[in-house]
Amino acid sequence: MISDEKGAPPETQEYASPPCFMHELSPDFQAVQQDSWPDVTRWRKAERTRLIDERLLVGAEERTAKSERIATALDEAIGKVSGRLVSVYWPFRGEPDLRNWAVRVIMRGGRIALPVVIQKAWPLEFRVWSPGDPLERGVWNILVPSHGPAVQPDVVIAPVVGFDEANYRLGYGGGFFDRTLAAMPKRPLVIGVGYTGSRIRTIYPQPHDIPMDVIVTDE
Ligand SMILES: Nc1nc2c(c(=O)[nH]1)N(C=O)[C@@H](CNc1ccc(C(=O)N[C@@H](CCC(=O)O)C(=O)O)cc1)CN2
Ligand SMILES: Nc1ncnc2c1ncn2[C@@H]1O[C@H](COP(=O)(O)OP(=O)(O)OP(=O)(O)O)[C@@H](O)[C@H]1O
Repeated sequence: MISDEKGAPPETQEYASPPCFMHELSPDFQAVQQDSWPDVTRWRKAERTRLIDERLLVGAEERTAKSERIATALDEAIGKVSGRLVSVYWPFRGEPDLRNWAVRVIMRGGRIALPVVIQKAWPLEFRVWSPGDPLERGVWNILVPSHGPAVQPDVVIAPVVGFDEANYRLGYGGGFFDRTLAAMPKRPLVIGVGYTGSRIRTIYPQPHDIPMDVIVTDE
């Protein structure tokens, strides 16, 4: 597990900061690094394909074992779940399977939510789910709870395609988690989960990328 090194409890940190007007005072001021976005986009696309293909080579048994190790490390990262709302995900494309862990969270007095894609280029919504609640296929055929109001999780678990040394997450390229976190009124504890093999040196973070508080892996 890579822990947060920023010091302050993640749930009390804020995203919002005032816009930077330095460029108006000094015309040659460059607020962000100069990796060009088209280059980064192309690189990310290739990197996603490589990492997903590699992940799909992991056999079912090994995936189960790795998922259980991630579940144990998640308990350590989150601590008490009683009374908290934790967003997990319905796994696809070889993602760690945390569904058994989610059921254990409910048995320990927590609640589970799942993300719902409302439309492309739009923040995700979260809906509460318990075993037995009906699921339906949403956008990209992902199973999502059929009914229920949108809720605000206390803890958001985001599966990673890749992650880097600064806790930045590479996802499937929809920008969903970044948009969702940027729009949330109160910052949740944000945990990226993935396999050790998904570690990369950098994702070339861009201004819209929001780092995870913690990345939890199987090692
Ligand atoms: N299990 C799970 N559920 C999740 C996520 C996740 O990462 N894992 N999400 C986390 O965000 C959201 C779904 N995000 C997704 C983003 C892109 C694609 C996808 O297949 N995209 C196409 C390209 C589409 C395009 O570029 O227009 C593709 O890869 O072929 C799928 C899911 C919500 N639910
Ligand atoms: N807060 C935001 N507001 C507007 N656009 C955003 C925001 N966050 C991300 N985007 C856009 O979403 C697109 C995809 O971003 P990125 O490559 O970071 O996706 P990702 O984090 O890998 O995907 P996902 O979160 O869906 O798994 C980019 O074009 C980016 O500019």
